[in-house]
Amino acid sequence: MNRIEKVMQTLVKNNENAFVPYIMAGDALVEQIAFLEKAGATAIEIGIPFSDPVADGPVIQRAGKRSLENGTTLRGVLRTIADIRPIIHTPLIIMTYMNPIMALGISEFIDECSRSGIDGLILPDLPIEEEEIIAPFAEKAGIEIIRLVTLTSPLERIEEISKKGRGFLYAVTVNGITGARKGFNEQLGEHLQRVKSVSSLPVLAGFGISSPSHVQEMNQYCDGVIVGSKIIELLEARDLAGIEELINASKITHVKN
Ligand SMILES: O=P(O)(O)OC[C@@H](O)[C@@H](O)c1c[nH]c2ccccc12
Repeated sequence: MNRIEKVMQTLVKNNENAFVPYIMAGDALVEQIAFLEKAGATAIEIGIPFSDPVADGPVIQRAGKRSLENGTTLRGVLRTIADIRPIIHTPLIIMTYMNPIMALGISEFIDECSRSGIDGLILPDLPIEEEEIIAPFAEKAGIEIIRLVTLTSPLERIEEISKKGRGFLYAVTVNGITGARKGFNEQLGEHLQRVKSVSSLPVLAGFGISSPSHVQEMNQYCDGVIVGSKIIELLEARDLAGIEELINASKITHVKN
């Protein structure tokens, strides 16, 4: 069983909520992974910098630009992860656009991920209809593809997508790009409940989540959250207590709606 599947099954069984931080791979990757594991992250999403991050807002775009300027490469990130894998127990998920994968070669990419002990992939610009180009390789290597559903995904499509994986379903909370939001559409709770009602996988909400109250709000409807831009802002501000506060907010169990 894949690490992601194992931790998610345990969390759901204990009626606990997941907290998955996203960080941009760069010079401080090892320290950041170690800190997030100690702070209680359920899994860690690691972004590979890319020159045209179409789904990303300014915070992640800037982090990616800095990382590229510092010479970060996909292969280099996977080598770093291979080095620390023996001491890191938290599931690690690579989030990357397809271009860096195509440049390396799909089969070579999956082999490197497997050697590094990567547990999951989030591939935001690979439509489900085209995932056959990589899914068989990932499946064979025991690497989970974490699929995204949006506010406009029809319920039957959400149900079908949720049958494909064994990790979790990524429910995007806004129409648009990543980046901390002040608030969310008032129909979001209902939408997450509908996703949850048809999903055979745990459902994690992501995009825009940037405060402990957002975390607690989302956890009334789903099995956890993914937070990226706010985590990067807090890391840039060296506000580690702020990150711990967000993670601890996911530890408060709720009566689910
Ligand atoms: O940054 P936010 O608004 O907290 O959203 C999570 C997001 O950062 C992370 O999951 C991610 C970063 N880049 C992406 C591109 C597409 C989908 C998801 C992502």
